Amino acid sequence: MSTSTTETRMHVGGASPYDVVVGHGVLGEVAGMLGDRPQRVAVVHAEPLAGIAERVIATLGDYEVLRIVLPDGEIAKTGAVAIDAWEQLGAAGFTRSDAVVTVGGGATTDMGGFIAATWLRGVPVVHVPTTLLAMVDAAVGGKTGMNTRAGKNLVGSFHEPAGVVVDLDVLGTLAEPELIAGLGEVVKCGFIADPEILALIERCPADALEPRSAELRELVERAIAVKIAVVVGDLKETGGADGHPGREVLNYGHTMAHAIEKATSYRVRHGEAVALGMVYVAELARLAGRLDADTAARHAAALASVGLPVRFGEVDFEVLHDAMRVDKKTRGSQLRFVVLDGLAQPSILAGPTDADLRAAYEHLAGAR
Ligand SMILES: NC(=O)c1ccc[n+]([C@@H]2O[C@H](COP(=O)([O-])OP(=O)(O)OC[C@H]3O[C@@H](n4cnc5c(N)ncnc54)[C@H](O)[C@@H]3O)[C@@H](O)[C@H]2O)c1
Ligand SMILES: O=C(O)C(=O)C[C@@H](O)[C@H](O)[C@H](O)COP(=O)(O)O
Ligand SMILES: [Zn+2]
Repeated sequence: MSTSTTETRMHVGGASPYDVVVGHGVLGEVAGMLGDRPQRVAVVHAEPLAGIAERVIATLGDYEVLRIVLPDGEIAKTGAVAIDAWEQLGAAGFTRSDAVVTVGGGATTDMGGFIAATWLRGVPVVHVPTTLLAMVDAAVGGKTGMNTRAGKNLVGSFHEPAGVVVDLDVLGTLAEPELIAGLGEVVKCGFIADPEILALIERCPADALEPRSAELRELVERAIAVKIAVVVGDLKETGGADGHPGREVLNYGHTMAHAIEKATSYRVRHGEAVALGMVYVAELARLAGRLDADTAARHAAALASVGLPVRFGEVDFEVLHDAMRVDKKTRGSQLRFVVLDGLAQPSILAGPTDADLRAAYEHLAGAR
């Protein structure tokens, strides 16, 4: 195990190109990503991240800084929180030449990104993700959003950041269950696009759980590379070419995951729910004759090896089925799932039978 001192700069092309910088001790990169010198910088964070936010602010020099403190975690993703933040920006006279910096996990980058996307119809935002999950997924690609009573992420917009600063040092204070949850999205990238991710984890799961390991850094960079390749090809999720699902592929496991999150009032972490959702959809694909049994079984084995949950049966299937109907991939009354036809061969399964949907849940619940 070693810690490289070199930073990695990953470029995200497209109409609004930006860089994702990955390394140790790279918080100082934020100022250079803010574009033409803004007068004010709104630093959006939750209370537990005040210390890291302070370290970011210290790198900004003499900018006028406005701190916007959000509730911690998923409860930040509401309309009421957005309105409160808009009022604070209004009171500060925040203009289009000012900028937002988010410091936090995916809930903060989603909500801070949404605030930046909507204030004056869009001001620049730089994300400083502080959880593994936000580093490999939420901070990259421009999806922002919040929840409503009907479900998860039902309101939002695509608003690409001006830059993303991934300082692996901040993972030092992250609780292990949060690190493990982030690995759910990393494993997802392994199954949909980069099997070397799975090989790395399977070789030594303990290294993946070590914040300063070279292995975790490689996993982070590989997962970000998968995300960049997908969003550059299909930023607004309008569809891919040659049968590839396009950006929807990043929703692998998410149809059931979002249903579980909603049904458990977000007690199950997003990354944990994604792990459960992938076990579910792998079995669904197997039952539909799309995926071989070994690759389906590999899901639970890889996920469990790093401590992710692979069994869930505490909610009635009907409740989850109803929640899945409001998924953004649904068309009319037809549920659509991202499935694998083989390792790293994603496609769409539209309208699976009720019997298969139910049987896959019995599998997830450990009943078959
Ligand atoms: N926009 C996207 O593309 C995208 C992608 C994936 C997930 N998401 C969203 O991200 C959210 C989940 O993000 P998450 O898993 O980061 O959870 P989170 O943002 O709720 O953070 C989890 C917890 O970690 C704490 N924390 C964060 N950084 C820390 C640090 N360095 N040290 C100590 N504690 C720290 C937070 O205070 C919080 O309590 C969900 O809302 C999900 O929908 C969005
Ligand atoms: O970036 C994407 O696109 C994703 O789907 C990444 C997912 O990991 C993430 O959870 C996303 O927020 C889910 O998107 P949604 O459109 O289903 O809300
Ligand atoms: Zn996700």
